[in-house]
Amino acid sequence: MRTAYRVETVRTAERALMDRLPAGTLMARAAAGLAAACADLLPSGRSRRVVLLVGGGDNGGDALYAGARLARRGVGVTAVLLAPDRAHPGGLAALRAAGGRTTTPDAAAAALARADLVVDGITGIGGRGGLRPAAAELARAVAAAGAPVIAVDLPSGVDPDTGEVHGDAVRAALTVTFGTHKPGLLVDPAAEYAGRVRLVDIGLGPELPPGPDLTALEPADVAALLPRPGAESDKYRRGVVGIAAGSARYPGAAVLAVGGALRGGAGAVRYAGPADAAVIARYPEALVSTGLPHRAGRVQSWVVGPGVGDDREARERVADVLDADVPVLIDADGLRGLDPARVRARSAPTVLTPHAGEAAALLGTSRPEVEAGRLAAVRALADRFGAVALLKGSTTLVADPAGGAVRANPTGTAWLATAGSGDVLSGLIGALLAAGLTPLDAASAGAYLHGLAGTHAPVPPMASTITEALPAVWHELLGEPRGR
Ligand SMILES: NC(=O)C1=CN([C@@H]2O[C@H](COP(=O)(O)OP(=O)(O)OC[C@H]3O[C@@H](n4cnc5c(N)ncnc54)[C@H](OP(=O)(O)O)[C@@H]3O)[C@@H](O)[C@H]2O)[C@@H](O)CC1
Ligand SMILES: Nc1ncnc2c1ncn2[C@@H]1O[C@H](COP(=O)(O)OP(=O)(O)O)[C@@H](O)[C@H]1O
Ligand SMILES: [K+]
Repeated sequence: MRTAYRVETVRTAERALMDRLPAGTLMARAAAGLAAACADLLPSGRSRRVVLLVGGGDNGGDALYAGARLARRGVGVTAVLLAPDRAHPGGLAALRAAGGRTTTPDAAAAALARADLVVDGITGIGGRGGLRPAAAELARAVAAAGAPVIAVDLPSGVDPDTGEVHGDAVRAALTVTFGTHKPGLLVDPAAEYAGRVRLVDIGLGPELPPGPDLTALEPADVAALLPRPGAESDKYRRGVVGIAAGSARYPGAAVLAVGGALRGGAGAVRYAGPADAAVIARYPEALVSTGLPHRAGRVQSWVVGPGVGDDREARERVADVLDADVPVLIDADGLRGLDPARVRARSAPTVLTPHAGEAAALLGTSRPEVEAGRLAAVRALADRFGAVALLKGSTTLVADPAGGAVRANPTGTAWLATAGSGDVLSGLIGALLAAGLTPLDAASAGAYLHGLAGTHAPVPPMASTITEALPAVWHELLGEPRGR
């Protein structure tokens, strides 16, 4: 599991560690890791030029010490000092002693134009509230120059704790972060500015508290969560999913959700609704009925909402499912006008899977506001509805109403933004709920599988090819021969 901690926690842990170590040790470790990452990215052979963007804090100090290491190896290093009187004195002395040069922001463009690599040390965890004008101008100059950028600890201009980006920020190919991930590195829009992320161990681990603020599942975590049938399994023990999706107008949503549930490893899928003919034509495995969901037979979870429409009949189906004493996933049309009190009053857990527009409607805010502040939005949803909230989009986030770390989904591609893709996800999570995973695990493992299937499906994927890619994803994660 990848873990991320907020700035306040990182600062406390760093202080505790620094108290036990000689002065400058942590920065030396950080700079060594940073210099190694720079060396990996620099072309070999010919004369190489690196430009350091240096702010007035320790983030700039890291850049200067790393620059000194590179200069000692024969790299041409120029430091652009944003605040010359406050640049880290030790770092500056080290750079100069190693033969590095310094310059001012007004001369930055010329240096950047010839750079093979730019090191962004403007701000790290001390940066707040969007870059100030001089720093923002430098960020724009870097973008215009086009050289690859390595961000020190964080791309300057992004909010470390929330992943929000206000105004200009530096766009990096790689971020070298120290001690632990910061939430902003794993949550869009900031995650997009960070590029790839490399974690440098500076010995902080033992000082960090057990409860991170954000986590991201890794393949082994997902493999451990995925249900596997055993000798004593039968279709009922593996979990039966009920799907109340689709309508005469939108039969496709039913087909896609049922497909997601079948490829989510359900023992059986019961479909209840008016799209029975379409479902059975595509999936003869499904058990179909046309009455209200509670008449469909026993299930261990329900998925309700995709393509049900918003007429009286649709509202009846949603209300019927909300009465069920099993975990329920509510998506799409099922989320329209959803009453938090009704969800809170349910006897079994609920999972909500809105995209940003649906989340905005549920929270009484706007879509851009949700997209700009995804972490706050997903926490607010979980809190308000007393439900596990999965916010879809560029970074899918999952929050538990009990609090604890939010999970950021590390898989996926923007190609997943295709009609019906969310219906597949809802069926998939429904199957994992029916198998007995906790709602938080079912939602985050489902998002992980779905994202990976999106990257495995032939380009451009469509919703049904995401479903078809799921077996290869299971196979890859479980590492077992097919069918075993
Ligand atoms: N502690 C440790 O053990 C270790 C820490 N390490 C490193 O230290 C970093 C933290 O250093 P830090 O605390 O000095 O803050 P930092 O990120 O350099 O930012 C402060 C500077 O930015 C400026 N500034 C702020 N906001 C701004 C804005 N919006 N727009 C423009 N400028 C802005 C601010 O200006 P001021 O507000 O003072 O005028 C000040 O000059 C951390 O990320 C890691 O890289 C590693 O060496 C490992 C060990
Ligand atoms: N920019 C993006 N990057 C990665 N994944 C995305 C992006 N936009 C949407 N997705 C994913 O695509 C799926 C779309 O689901 P949804 O919005 O419910 O579509 P639909 O209702 O048409 O099925 C979700 O899994 C979502 O996380
Ligand atoms: K930085």
